[in-house]
Amino acid sequence: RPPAYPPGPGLLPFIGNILTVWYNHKKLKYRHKVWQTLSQKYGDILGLQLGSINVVVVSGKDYIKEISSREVFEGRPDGFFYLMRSFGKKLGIVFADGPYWNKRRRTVLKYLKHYGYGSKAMEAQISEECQALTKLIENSAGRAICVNKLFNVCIVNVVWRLVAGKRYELTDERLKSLCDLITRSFKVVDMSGGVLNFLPFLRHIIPDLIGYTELMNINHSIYAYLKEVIEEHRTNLDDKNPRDVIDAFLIEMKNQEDKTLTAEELQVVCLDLLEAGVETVSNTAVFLLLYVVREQRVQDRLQMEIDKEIGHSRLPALSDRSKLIYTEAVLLEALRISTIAAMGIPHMALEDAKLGKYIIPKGTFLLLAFYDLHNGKHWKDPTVFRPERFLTKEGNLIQDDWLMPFGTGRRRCIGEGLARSELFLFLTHILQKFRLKVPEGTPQPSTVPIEGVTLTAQEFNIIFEPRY
Ligand code: HEM
Repeated sequence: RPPAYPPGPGLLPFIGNILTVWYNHKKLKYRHKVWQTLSQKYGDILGLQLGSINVVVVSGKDYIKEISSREVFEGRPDGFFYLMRSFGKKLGIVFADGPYWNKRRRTVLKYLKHYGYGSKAMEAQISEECQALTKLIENSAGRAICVNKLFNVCIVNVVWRLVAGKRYELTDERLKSLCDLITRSFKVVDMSGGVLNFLPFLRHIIPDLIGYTELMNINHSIYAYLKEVIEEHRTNLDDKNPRDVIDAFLIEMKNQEDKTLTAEELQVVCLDLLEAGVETVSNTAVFLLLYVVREQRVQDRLQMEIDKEIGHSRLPALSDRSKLIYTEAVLLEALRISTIAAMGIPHMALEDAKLGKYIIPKGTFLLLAFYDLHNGKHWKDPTVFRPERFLTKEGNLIQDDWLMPFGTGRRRCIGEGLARSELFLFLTHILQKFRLKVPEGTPQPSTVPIEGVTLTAQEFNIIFEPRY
């Protein structure tokens, strides 16, 4: 252990704390609970060594904000797991860093905005997806529907219109399988990357057991799809009339002098937007339905608000957000209690740096304890779904700075605006038209999540009863 490194459990030669983490994981079932338990023992800056890699787990609002706001902690880890999805290199946005990441992030945002991100046109597209979704639900004619995959294609459609100019039918089998692949790849390990990061040589010995084979196969299939979409664009490219983000990148690639933008790079940017944009919103939306169907009281109040402010004769719009204060509070509460990005996306120290009274060596992986932040003592009754915690006595919305589901600082989520708009419109479109019920004779859906890169709800069914 380097001198002044944050405290943590004792180390074994070669593997460091891997056994401690493995043992605690067996007992506690979730990696974020392992970090939480060890942090309670050793402090808000917990120092671990997993294989040869230093891993520091940072808890509490102030330290999480500090990590997120200092340039020296703006890196992304170069562990094997993070790089195996991007040809062994730091490409794209999510797992890139340095000046290269900065430039790419800004360009992606610029192109996204140019093709409608954050505009009225994007709202119209989300609304179109909501209408397709409520139609699909209507066709189920009061039968119980498993909701865990309900939103997948809608969500891909919204991102993919901007990126690839494409929209799929909600019943499109190929796209549904693509979403299933992404979901599966998110289940193989958690965000710390597990053994694939800390003992990567094991992929040569037990590739199936540690998820290597499965992940490689999934990556292969997703890339086959992305390459096909990019190739289609290349064939029909008109330099004077770029249609979407892929076209804009292809033109940039043609005209660039420094040759930094490669075909691989474009594929990883697409993968980043697809993966970061789909599982996250889908999992949160499913948790949202889960809590609404469990808490009939919450559903009553949501429907009263929707009926009063919107009624039945027009569709919900984003401009309704300023009037649907209780609905906004429900969305915040769902983001808080589910915290699907339980440890955010890991950061990395780019140089040796001081944090509190400790030194964080260059190259240390930094895991941010968002789940704990959102489900800890600050909230008094964190396990209760209580949207009222975000409302003042006068009924105004409280912006609590302990809630940061999208991270904060320069690495914060680029999809926050889109995610919030989608969640608002999904919820209001569905509740305007349907009363949600658990099928008779089945227990309430479980709030206990399934572990993975993001947390997911266990499968459950809902009956959508038409309201009028
Ligand atoms: C409820 C939905 C979502 C949640 C909870 C969420 C959460 C997060 C979090 C916690 C981070 C890491 C911040 C950090 O490293 O400090 C992140 C980064 C990111 N998110 Fe999201 N996200 C969501 C939706 C989206 C959507 C819809 C998109 C894209 C369309 C997206 C794209 C990204 C990208 C590209 C990054 C990496 C940013 C960077 O490294 O510079 N996310 N997100």
